[in-house]
Amino acid sequence: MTSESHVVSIDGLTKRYREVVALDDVTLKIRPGVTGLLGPNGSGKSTFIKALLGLVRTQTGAGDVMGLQWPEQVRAIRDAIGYSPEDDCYIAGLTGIESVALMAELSGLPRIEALRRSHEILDFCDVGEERYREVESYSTGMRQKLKFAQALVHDPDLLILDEPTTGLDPKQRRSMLDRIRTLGQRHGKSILLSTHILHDVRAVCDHVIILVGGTVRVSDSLANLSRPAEPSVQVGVQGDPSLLVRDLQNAGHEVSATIDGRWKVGGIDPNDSAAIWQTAGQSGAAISRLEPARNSLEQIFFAATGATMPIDAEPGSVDFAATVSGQGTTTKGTGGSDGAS
Ligand SMILES: Nc1ncnc2c1ncn2[C@@H]1O[C@H](COP(=O)(O)OP(=O)(O)OP(=O)(O)O)[C@@H](O)[C@H]1O
Repeated sequence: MTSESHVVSIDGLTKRYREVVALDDVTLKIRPGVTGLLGPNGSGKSTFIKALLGLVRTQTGAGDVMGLQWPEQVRAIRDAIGYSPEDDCYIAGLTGIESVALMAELSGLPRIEALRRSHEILDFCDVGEERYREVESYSTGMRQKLKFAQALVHDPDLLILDEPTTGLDPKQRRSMLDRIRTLGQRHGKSILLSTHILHDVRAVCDHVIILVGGTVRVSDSLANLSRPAEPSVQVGVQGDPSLLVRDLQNAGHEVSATIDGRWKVGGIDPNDSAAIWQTAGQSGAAISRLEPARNSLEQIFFAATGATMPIDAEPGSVDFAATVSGQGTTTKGTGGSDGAS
């Protein structure tokens, strides 16, 4: 049985690959809903997922996943979860429909039901006649859809998606995010979404976990994380903002530029913004926009990782793999090979 307050609860998980500590005493809970798992390259995201699924041997840790004891009941946990791995995952020679139906049968569905369900899931994933083609001929986008369908076919309550939008063009990416949102919001699925793309997290996630160097830096709801520590407003200014910025600073407010060309002004309650209108009047500044300030996901991420924002970052488009140096000390291995000694 799954707890009301979490679908995963892990305490003191450590995973070493020989001398490399990939996960260092990780303790965290994953709440129902859609959770973004973020972190720079090598921060331990894939290892955490593999550890949950029992695909790598861990040194320490205990907990529960969907109400099952982890790691003792890891086989039952694997049956209960839908997992779409980062790497390609198909059996050569099978068509799309055969691949998905095989996964359904392996999950215990009778053959006819497995086929029926596979067609239904491939329809949901927008896979048309291509389902009758051998999977080796599939494009990257089609392979992503296939992995997603394979993970979903046995109707699991928890889905783990490792980089599900990698390699997709913008239209395919939007469709994939729509599917994830639909599963979370309309079908009550819990989803752990490991990704490098902050925009994807903002688009679909309720919660965020940020791993850095194998430790948990952030684990909270996006709503809580977005709330600034002190009451602040965000203003847009038409024309030259320098006089307004100077006058606000002289009045004791902390003022900083946001990445979308506006200004965050500290010490002003969004419900009582008279001070800013008064200062704007004195400075002759035209305020085109005034709203409560929110910490952007970029700010949350860069504060957690200690990295700095790339100067030309476009809001919402940051793929931080390209901007933050990895925390690990060795080259990442492939597949499920476990270097634990
Ligand atoms: N099979 C392996 N053998 C040895 N070291 C490994 C292996 N797999 C991962 N590592 C190391 O463990 C650390 C965590 O790697 P992991 O792949 O879990 O990070 P990640 O956050 O998923 O990275 P990425 O975003 O690049 O996928 C890294 O230092 C990595 O080099």
